[in-house]
Amino acid sequence: MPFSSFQPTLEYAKNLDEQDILASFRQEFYLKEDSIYMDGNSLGLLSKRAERTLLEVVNDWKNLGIDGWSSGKHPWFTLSENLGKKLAPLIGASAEEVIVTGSTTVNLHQLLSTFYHPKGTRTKILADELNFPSDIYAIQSQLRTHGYDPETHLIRVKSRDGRFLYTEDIIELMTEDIAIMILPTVLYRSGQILDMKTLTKEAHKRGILVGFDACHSIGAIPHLFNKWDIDFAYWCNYKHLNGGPGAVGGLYVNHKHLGTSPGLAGWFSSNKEKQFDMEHTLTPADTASAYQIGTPHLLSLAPLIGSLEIFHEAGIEKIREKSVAMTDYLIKLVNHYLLPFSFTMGSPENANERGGHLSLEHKEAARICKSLKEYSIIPDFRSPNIIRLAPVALYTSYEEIWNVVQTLKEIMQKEHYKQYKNEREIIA
Ligand SMILES: Cc1ncc(COP(=O)(O)O)c(C=O)c1O
Ligand SMILES: Nc1c(O)cccc1C(=O)C[C@H](N)C(=O)O
Repeated sequence: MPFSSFQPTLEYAKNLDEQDILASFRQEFYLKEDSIYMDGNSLGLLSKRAERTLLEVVNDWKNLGIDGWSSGKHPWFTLSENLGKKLAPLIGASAEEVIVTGSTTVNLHQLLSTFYHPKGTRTKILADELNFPSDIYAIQSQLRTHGYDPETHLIRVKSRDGRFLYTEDIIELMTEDIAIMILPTVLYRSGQILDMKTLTKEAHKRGILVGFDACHSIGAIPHLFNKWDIDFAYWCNYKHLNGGPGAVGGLYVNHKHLGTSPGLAGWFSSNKEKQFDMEHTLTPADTASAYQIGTPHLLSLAPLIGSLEIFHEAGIEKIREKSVAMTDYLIKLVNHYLLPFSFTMGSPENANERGGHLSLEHKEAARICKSLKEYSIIPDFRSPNIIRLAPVALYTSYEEIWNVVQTLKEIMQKEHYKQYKNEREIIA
């Protein structure tokens, strides 16, 4: 990068903003004046383009009624496939391998219903103890459906430090009784990126299928799912992809598995030519389209049309480059200004192992987050001691990052956080 070496000054932050080649995308988003949004890793902000495409779909409904399925600006019948095609480059897949459908958890159920076929002694599922609870609940319920006890059949890789997973610890648990391994691409708390390529290679050597939850990486880092030979993946589109609350999610199935009968079938699993024949024998699509179940939630798909346009224009490589520069910068500011206040960095130091957010640990984290909100800075809190901060490449400025750290310093110096209880809200 053409920047001079780090200085902890506001002037330096402004200088970084001036040199930022993605800076113009900021004006595409609805940002609240006098407020700094650092929670795009949980729910991304609305862009004007996402709003526009949502209104276009509403308009087609208004003007065309049922004909919106086949005509109008974004014909509904093929919208999930079209969005899959637009999303495919973000994960290093081909169009036929991706479909925008369901939600993270529903898609995991679909993929396990499709690919988890316990045979002989190969009956267990390998996951990790840092995984998001919804994935674990889904795996446990799938095991129960197959008549297995999750206590014995869900194997969870332990974390040595409560923050990170170590590749060798995961490989050690890839034993002959494991049928499928389900891991996150990026851990939701620490932001650690797992070594997907090595893990997939090692699992395949041992006859284990590999599925990844890409919720915290999609739209933040580039992926090469196809090249790494990952069997399947699933994610939500409401975080870094800014698809809106409850946005329809996505799934990827490697081309070598296309044609596998969907475990959870419905009429949208159908080959599109045949769907309206209304036969009682399903002819599934020969693409990832087969893993849809029912009618797409059009109004929760529509914002993604506009949102993905922005990703194509900005380019995921450039987004990643800026994201790394911003998390590096935030770490440097934390080290400069906040070390006297007992904060610990809970994210990887090495930028190549770090996703789009940082996890700042403090024993007073819950009330520090409440205090930040009082100062109009939006972080999120993850129990018991994590302040998650996501500088988002498309809409966060370096000056805002500088201001976040100055505010944290003030909150700690003035002990502003002490007026709140150190416990989480209902929605943390
Ligand atoms: C890693 C991960 N998996 C699963 C989920 C749950 O996804 P959903 O509610 O979209 O099914 C989330 C977030 O909510 C998540 O961060
Ligand atoms: N999906 C969420 C929701 O409906 C409400 C509040 C937060 C969320 C989230 O996505 C949380 C997120 N998965 C996390 O990483 O913690």
